[in-house]
Amino acid sequence: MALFHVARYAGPEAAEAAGAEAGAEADGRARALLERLHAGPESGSDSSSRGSRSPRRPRRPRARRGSGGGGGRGGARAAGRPGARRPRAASGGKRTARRPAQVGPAGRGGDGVRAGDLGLLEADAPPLPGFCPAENGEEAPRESSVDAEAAGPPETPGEQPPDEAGGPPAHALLLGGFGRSRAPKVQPFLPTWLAEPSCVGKNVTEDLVPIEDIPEVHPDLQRKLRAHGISSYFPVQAAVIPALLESAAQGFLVGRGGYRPRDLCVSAPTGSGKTLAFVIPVVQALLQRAVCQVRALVVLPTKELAQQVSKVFNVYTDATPLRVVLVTGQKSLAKEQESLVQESRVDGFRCLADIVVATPGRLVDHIDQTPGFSLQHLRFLVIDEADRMIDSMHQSWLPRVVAAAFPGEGAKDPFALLQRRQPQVVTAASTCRPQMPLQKLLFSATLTQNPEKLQQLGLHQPWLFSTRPARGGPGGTDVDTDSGGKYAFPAGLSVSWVHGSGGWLPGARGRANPTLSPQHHYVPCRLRSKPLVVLHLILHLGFSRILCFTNSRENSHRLFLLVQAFGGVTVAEFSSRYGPGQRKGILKQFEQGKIQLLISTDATARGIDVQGVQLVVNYDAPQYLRTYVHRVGRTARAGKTGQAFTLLLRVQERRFLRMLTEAGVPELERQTPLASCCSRWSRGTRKALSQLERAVKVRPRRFWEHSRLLAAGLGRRGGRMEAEGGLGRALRTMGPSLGGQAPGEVPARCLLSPRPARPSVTAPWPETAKHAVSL
Ligand SMILES: Nc1ncnc2c1ncn2[C@@H]1O[C@H](COP(=O)(O)OP(=O)(O)OP(=O)(O)O)[C@@H](O)[C@H]1O
Repeated sequence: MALFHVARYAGPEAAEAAGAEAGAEADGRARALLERLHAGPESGSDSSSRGSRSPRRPRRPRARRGSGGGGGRGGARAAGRPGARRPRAASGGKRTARRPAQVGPAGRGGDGVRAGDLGLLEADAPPLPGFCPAENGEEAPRESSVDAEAAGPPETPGEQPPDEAGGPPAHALLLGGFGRSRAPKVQPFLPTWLAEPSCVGKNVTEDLVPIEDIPEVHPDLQRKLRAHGISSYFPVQAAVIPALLESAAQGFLVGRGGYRPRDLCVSAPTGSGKTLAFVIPVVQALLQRAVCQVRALVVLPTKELAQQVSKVFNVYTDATPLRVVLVTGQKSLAKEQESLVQESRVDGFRCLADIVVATPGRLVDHIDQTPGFSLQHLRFLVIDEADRMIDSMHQSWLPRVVAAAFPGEGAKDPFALLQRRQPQVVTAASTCRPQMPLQKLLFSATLTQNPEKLQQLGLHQPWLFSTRPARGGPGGTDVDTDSGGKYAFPAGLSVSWVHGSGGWLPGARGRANPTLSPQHHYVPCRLRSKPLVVLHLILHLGFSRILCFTNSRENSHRLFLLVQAFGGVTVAEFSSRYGPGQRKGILKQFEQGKIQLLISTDATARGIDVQGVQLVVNYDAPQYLRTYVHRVGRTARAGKTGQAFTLLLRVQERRFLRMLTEAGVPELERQTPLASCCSRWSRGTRKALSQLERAVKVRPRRFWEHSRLLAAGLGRRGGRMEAEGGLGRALRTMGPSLGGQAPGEVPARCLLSPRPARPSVTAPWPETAKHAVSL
């Protein structure tokens, strides 16, 4: 029987004893309450009221809110009444002052009770959402302390009871027990693989691993690396290459026992060599292949990036039987089809590509429309700039790729034995059939940590390599004692600047000029002085290769026109306004140093690797942190140094800096160019603007065509870029015979479109001129 006895009750004796104790306690409480009621309201504000009121207080959230944000005004009102002075000195709110009279029970509505209520509400109010904790660790929002100061000291300090003069009142804890404790920080609940990544060093100048130290890499590839000036692996390469080679060491097929390699995610700073981290192992793994099939597919967001990666593959597949094909839409579909498959009378279609580098749109086109294009032998799916690619998942390119890689059950194929089926439950039957695994490899400098987003990729036992130390584990424990922020920046973006001198007011930390400034910079400026700051950076500080980002192609174009008209700077523009061929040419010229200033949209913000960019200017502040990380990552690549300047309007300053601070970005150094320096360029700028104005007014059509040619370096002068007074001379060379719009009327879209606007959309010139000028 004892086995089934549940001791819910302690027994009759214990129950009696407990009952007697409870009864005595209840009697005591009732007596205390009666005494307090008899004593009258004067005693209501002290600690004797504790027991009876505390449970009611939490039902008044509005009063608490009011106390945080109401500031001193409410306190000042409360001070008008007797007994309400103490709270007024701390802070208070209008609602707070009124509330006790409304809510308090009859018999407790005296002044003393109200004063107690107010004291609690004000002293213990938590910070409002969105306010940062004060520096001394207290959570009181700055605004409320300012308001409290504004409220000033009590009008008649002498009337304040001595026990209420300093610190929060003792009875503050009575009403609901909301102490001054800091609200616990919510930790993201991450799966183990995200919370505990394999750590990778982020300093590409210090944590180098000599090539000989990774003997798994094929000797031919080692030779090629050396031939291209690479004698050591960067940290991310030293970590990822052996891991990938190990997973590919067992050949293409899943062996008996269900071997299937883990998918890899790599998060490392910009310019840390992620491309080679996948190129080397993929090439080495495919060297063993016997039949040409698409075995590696690399998907990237832009054509330029795809081109860049295919170039790297070409270098390392040179003198091997492997073939790399680029499908981005730069050529016609038919041409690309010819390079992917060849029709054969004997066996239908013959594959011509081992490695396909593609943009998602064109890849789906080939899956749909290219006969014989098969992904059934795909071994590696590399997703570069993975966070961006996840964002473009609405195009459903990934499900299409996966569907093409795993044939349906009904597919009839003579080689079906060697093909894979959709991953399923591991059984003896499923593992006895040899299969080819599909391994996904994700790379980005800003890889998302959002498990929901990553889940869309259907990763298999993912393994994360990251430059950031482990953070919140599945249990919510924070093991990150030195979190370097949300994303890591290249080390070269935080070393001293050695170019230029003077022309700047002391920075926020009293530095005289940016030569001493170690980190990212921002320049507070007005809209119309932005071009002057850019010119100042170019002309005064002597940078020779500058990448300047705007938020739209219209802004890029306007700035380009102005700098071009100003003269003295070789400038070009990069945006979707130009065709792929022109864009390629522009990037090439920029890399060769023929263009000093490249004004670009975010088309070049990700992945583009141009050697020797010394300075990145955010002419328009980026809206998102990720955009900032990628833009500034165009400089300080591969261990080099670089600088980043962000031009901020007054209205943008607070939000932008807060966004960066919250993400743990190194503090931005404030730089203010001296007015005298900027004014030096303002005369030239005004002249350029009036020149621009005349040009647009007189010859809008030809003006446009010519400016486009100049930008692409394909002008009539044999591709030479216009420099000194470029626009003026360019306009003079156009000749008087060229037609144009009637003076006084200029298309409104003239400055915003690559082609002359239709005559129907017109606006009077002065308006358009203003538009052009408001850079
Ligand atoms: N081990 C190495 N030694 C020297 N240079 C290297 C090494 N690995 C890569 N590089 C060079 O570093 C530069 C940046 O490499 P890569 O473009 O792969 O960076 P990334 O990490 O992909 O950057 P992003 O995140 O901006 O795309 C390239 O010019 C590349 O040639």
